[in-house]
Amino acid sequence: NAQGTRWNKNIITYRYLLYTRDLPRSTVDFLLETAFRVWARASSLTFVRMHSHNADIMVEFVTSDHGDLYPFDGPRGTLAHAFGPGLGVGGDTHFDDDERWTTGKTGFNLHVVAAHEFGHALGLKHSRNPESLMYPTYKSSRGASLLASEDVANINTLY
Ligand SMILES: COc1ccc(S(=O)(=O)[C@H](CC(=O)O)C(F)F)cc1
Ligand SMILES: [Zn+2]
Repeated sequence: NAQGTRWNKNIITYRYLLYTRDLPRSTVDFLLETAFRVWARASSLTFVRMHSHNADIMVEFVTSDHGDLYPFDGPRGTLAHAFGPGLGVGGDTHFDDDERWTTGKTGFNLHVVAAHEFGHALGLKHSRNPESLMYPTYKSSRGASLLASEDVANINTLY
């Protein structure tokens, strides 16, 4: 498939295609923007938002079967998924809109989930360290802005 292990560039584009109705658009923009900034601060990567045409990371909120081989599963379970770097679907990040997306501790914290997913979209795999942002299970207590030192090391090993 189109997925490689890393982007062969430091300027990565993204575009929001479909929003959730759980939050105002401006809030979704802020939560996703700050999730990109978590990785930009820890690395040499720069993220540029596009409002048209194709971007490396196409972001959308979708439910159930949504046109790729990985249909979502209704409330809870899988919250989101992201394809690894590459052309076409590579980097694309989908959030399950059957989840309740929030800014806080109830529902699922969009900032935390997005920061994790964008890690995948950049080529990072899961970590066995519960402190890592790339730990496979969601914990509402974690603040995505605090990347574990392991996450910083991993993104800088890759880019
Ligand atoms: C902390 O961020 C996340 C944790 C767990 C998930 S998940 O439960 O949706 C996970 C998908 C993933 O690891 O990206 C599962 F395999 F579906 C998404 C984001
Ligand atoms: Zn993951």
